[in-house]
Amino acid sequence: MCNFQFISNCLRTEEELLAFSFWNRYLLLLRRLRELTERENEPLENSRMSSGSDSKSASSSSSLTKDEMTKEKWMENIEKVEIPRSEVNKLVMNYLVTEGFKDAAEKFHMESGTDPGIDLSTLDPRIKILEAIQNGDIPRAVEMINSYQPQLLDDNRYLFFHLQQQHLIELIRQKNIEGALKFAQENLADQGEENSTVLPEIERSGACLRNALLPRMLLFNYLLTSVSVTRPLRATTASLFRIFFGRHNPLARTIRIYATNQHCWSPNPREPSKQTETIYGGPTSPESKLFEKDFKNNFGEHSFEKYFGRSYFTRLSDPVVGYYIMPLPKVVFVLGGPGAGKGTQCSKIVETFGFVHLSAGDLLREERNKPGSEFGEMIEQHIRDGTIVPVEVTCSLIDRAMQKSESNNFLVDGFPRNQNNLDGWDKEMTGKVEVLFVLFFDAPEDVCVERCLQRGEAGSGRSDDNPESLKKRVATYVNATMPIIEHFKGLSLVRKINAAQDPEAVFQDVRKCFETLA
Ligand SMILES: Nc1ncnc2c1ncn2[C@@H]1O[C@H](COP(=O)(O)OP(=O)(O)OP(=O)(O)O)[C@@H](O)[C@H]1O
Ligand SMILES: Nc1ccn([C@H]2C[C@H](O)[C@@H](COP(=O)(O)O)O2)c(=O)n1
Repeated sequence: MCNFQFISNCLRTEEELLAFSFWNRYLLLLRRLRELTERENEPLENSRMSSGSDSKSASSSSSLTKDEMTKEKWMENIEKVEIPRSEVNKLVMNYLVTEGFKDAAEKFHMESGTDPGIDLSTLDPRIKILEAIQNGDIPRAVEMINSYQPQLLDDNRYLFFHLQQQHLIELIRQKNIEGALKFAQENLADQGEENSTVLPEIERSGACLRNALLPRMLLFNYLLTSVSVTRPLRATTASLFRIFFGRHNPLARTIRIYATNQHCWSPNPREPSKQTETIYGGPTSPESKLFEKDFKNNFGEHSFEKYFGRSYFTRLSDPVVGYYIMPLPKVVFVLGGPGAGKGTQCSKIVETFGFVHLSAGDLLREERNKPGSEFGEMIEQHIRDGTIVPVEVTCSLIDRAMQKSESNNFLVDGFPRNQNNLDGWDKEMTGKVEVLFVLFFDAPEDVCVERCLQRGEAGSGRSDDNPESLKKRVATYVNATMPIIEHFKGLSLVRKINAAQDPEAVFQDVRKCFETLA
């Protein structure tokens, strides 16, 4: 049976036939080209390939030179081309196999005896993978590839990147904005830096996201265009992509907007969200300086130049709106019984991890000691009684200290100590800071009390390091603070530390909580 007749018999669907008709044309072309190649050693071929007068000398089928070869003659030659049937069969089989026409390949094998080159039963998973990709179910395709050929995607990272990129496109297509952002952050963001060959693709993904995620991406869009004028586009795009979609990047989560000069834009100017703060300022304004400082603080001393370059500030002087995504200050609450060792460990964290220590107790004592403070007496009364100062006072002291600080990472020690503290904090600070976790120093009551008494004997000068105050402080801790710790436990924010060990052993445990942050 003629090959083509056989094939058209066993190709059933329209798609198969259509594909086959394309294939037919391709085959014909191949056939013709093959004939020409086979004649490589013949004089005509020699004459075509060389340019000298020798080329005219010995052509059996024609004495044409390169210059004399016309289209008609070329076509005439092509028409004469014959390819052995076995070769055509191989090509046909190759097509059927690579396109996943398993049934047709099997029949063709039976009829023509052509070796498919692979075990045709292995076509099934391939077809399923192909179908998953065509249906936009990339995670399923990746899962199947991994179970079918576990090494394949590890060995071919470029292929893996393309599948991920395709998944991003599918998410955008489905208008799953959150999903697309999250996926880009977790899977695509770092790849441009890791592998320069994917940079152009990253750029395209960035453009795709930019367009899809408006208006949220307006920020990204602006940065992309404004920064790219000063730095090579690819590197810039990749860097920005990493900055804004980076996995560990707080910038991507919460934003403050810094606008230049009089022009201002916010996602909803009439109703700025809690997370959005609009600040006006020129290139040398305190706001711009603060931005630079914040950036360095978060990404390292040379990060600013690395990502933006000095010339960035010339852009800031333009009467154009400039938007920068800013990180929120990060807070770790430090809680535990009186004398559990909160202050001692905070000093070590400050030394090792560069956080700023804000002790609610210290801030209150400082306020109490200020001559003429309207709260002095009230604070002293609470301290003596081991009760808790109203949150309005404590929270505003913490907030002020944070604003005065040049840091962006804070240990808030001894707060929130009761429900009133927690409610007041939520009311005032939600959206202004990001609470990372609660460090809970857990030690038996007698250990805590003994430490405080010793501290008093050693001359702490604290009016509450005495047995009477300590009883009240412990009661407050058990009755008012423990429920707050439970509340944070419910939010999976508590990192419990065994504080009954010696200070160094305690710090080894503390260290782990902060190392995972980096
Ligand atoms: N792990 C420890 N082992 C033994 N002594 C410790 C330990 N940690 C701290 N101390 C000592 O216990 C006393 C109380 O420690 P620290 O001031 O750090 O506790 P605190 O939890 O901040 O107390 P408070 O809530 O009363 O302010 C100090 O004298 C300190 O030197
Ligand atoms: N959130 C807070 C923290 C502290 N105080 C008062 C009452 C405490 O007994 C005292 C000392 O605090 P410490 O140094 O032990 O943390 O300060 C408060 O009222 N509210």
